[in-house]
Amino acid sequence: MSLWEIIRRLYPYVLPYRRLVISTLLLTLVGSLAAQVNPFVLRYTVDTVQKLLDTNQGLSQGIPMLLWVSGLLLGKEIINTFIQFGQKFYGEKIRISVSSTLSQDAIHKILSYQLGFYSDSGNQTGKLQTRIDRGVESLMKLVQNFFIDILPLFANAVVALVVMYAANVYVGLVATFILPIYFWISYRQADKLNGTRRALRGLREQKSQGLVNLIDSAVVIKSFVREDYEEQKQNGLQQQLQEAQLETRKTNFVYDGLKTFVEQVGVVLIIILTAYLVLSGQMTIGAIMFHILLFNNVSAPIRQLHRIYDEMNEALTYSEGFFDILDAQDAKEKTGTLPADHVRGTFDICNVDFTYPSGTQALHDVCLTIEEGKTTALVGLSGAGKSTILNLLCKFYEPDHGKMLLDGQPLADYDTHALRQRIGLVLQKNHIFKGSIEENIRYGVMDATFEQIQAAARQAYLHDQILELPKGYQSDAQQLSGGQQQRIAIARLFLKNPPIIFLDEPTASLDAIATEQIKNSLDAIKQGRTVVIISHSLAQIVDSDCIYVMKQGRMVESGTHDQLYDLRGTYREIFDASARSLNIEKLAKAMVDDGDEVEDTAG
Ligand SMILES: Nc1ncnc2c1ncn2[C@@H]1O[C@H](COP(=O)(O)OP(=O)(O)OP(=O)(O)O)[C@@H](O)[C@H]1O
Repeated sequence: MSLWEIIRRLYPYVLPYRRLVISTLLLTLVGSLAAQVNPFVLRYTVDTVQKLLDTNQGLSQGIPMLLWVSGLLLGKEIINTFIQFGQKFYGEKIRISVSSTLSQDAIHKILSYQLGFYSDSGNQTGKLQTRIDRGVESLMKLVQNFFIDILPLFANAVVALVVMYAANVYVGLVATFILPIYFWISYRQADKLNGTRRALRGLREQKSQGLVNLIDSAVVIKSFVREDYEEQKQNGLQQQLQEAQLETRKTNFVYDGLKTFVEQVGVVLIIILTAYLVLSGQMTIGAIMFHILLFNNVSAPIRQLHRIYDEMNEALTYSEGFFDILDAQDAKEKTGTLPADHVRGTFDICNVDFTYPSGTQALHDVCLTIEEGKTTALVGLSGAGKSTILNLLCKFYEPDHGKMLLDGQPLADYDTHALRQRIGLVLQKNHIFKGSIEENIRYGVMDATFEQIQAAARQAYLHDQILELPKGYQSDAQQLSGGQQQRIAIARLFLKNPPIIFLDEPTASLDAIATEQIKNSLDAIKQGRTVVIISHSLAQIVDSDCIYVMKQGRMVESGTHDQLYDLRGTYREIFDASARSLNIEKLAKAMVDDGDEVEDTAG
């Protein structure tokens, strides 16, 4: 990304603050004029003192001049303090305002993207965070640099150079001669640093993602005693980071040394030239101080140039990743305009193929019908593509090919948000937000009353357990057990009360008693609604109206439990394996024995 491109992208963000920008520019102009006062005053002072000495006049004649000069310098410094305060304050105000708009824009965009965007390898949690943080930070440094450093310093430099030319063309030429050399060295330095910066960026992203992963996988790492292995992995990354950082520093030191040398050559040339002009009577002695101070004003931005360049390059490197996030238009969730307020939930899926952004084709030529008001079950081994079907029905992803209809209309034509308002989704592992139990259940309906929240918790068989907690509904929801968290998700569903329900292993983390309780609650809520259930526990699905069996992304069988059982195909295979894994014969025998005992006692 070029500097021009960055300016073009930042323009709309800075535009609302144009008054502040104009005020800052005006202050900069006044400030750069004020900065030239010192050389003039010093030249005047030196020349006047020289004259007084030449004419043998004493201190009494010099004091009024010194008082006048001191007053002038003091007045100028007071004005300068106000100018600098205004310049820095307005510059900061612009920076802070633009930075919060940029961050907010990134959040807005990310929330509007499809799920595929998050699973992209470049956008995993840690990496995305680094890209946003670093991007905003470096762009803001650029804005800050521009208003607080670049603009005032360069304005000073240009005014000082004009004054130098006005004083003496040759002195002006010496300063002009030094500048391109300095710029060229800075350019070479920036060029050299560009590659290492990109490598640094990649390594930093990997490192922060590595840290996020470490925290997420702490239990697995500890249970397998893999601390050393993980530490070594991080250490390798740290080593590479260290080498890249050292390389950057080395390059900086070499080029900084060169630049200081060139600047000093400039100072020496100015002194020699001015001294020659003074000695040959073309200038007064005050001109030596005058020119050195002016050259100082010209070289001040040059001294800062490497830092400005550094930060500018950082902005160039990191802003690219940041604007890529803002520009991911392809990732934007698509929506139609068809209202979904009255959808009943008849889904017709025909010849659907689907491939995840990672390249895994999860569905091949899939056809199925989900009837409104009925319960449809999806069965199959792990990785068969069951959850993927739910992902498509919720419009989290779009199919590659094939037809997907809802109540006879293309699913794509529906207003996505309105459609999701009509769907309740309970997953195997549900996200629990940081916050209280009440807040987490309220996520189902944001303006629900506390009584409604309690009623939903009761239906999810969670209410009594919540009351036993010291803080009741205000307890930290993330501290709950896996099964309790699952019931929070189910309570959210009860609160939302949608006409279409998708259940993906809804009782996976529940104990047997809770499973039975929840099954009863779900059976009650299922009445008259369209339900799609995925479960490895056949007990959950045997009484479904229709069961679809999937194998390696294909739909292989469909029918009721009895039909599929008699078919002796994949469903029967899964059923028999389930029965064996449950040791159903022994369980049945135990139940029969228990029945005999009961009969004996009764007899
Ligand atoms: N976000 C994703 N990105 C890439 N590939 C994915 C993603 N989610 C699933 N897959 C792949 O798609 C295929 C189908 O996965 P899916 O989750 O639909 O299976 P499933 O039948 O629901 O399995 P399970 O019963 O284990 O939940 C698998 O090969 C899986 O690796």
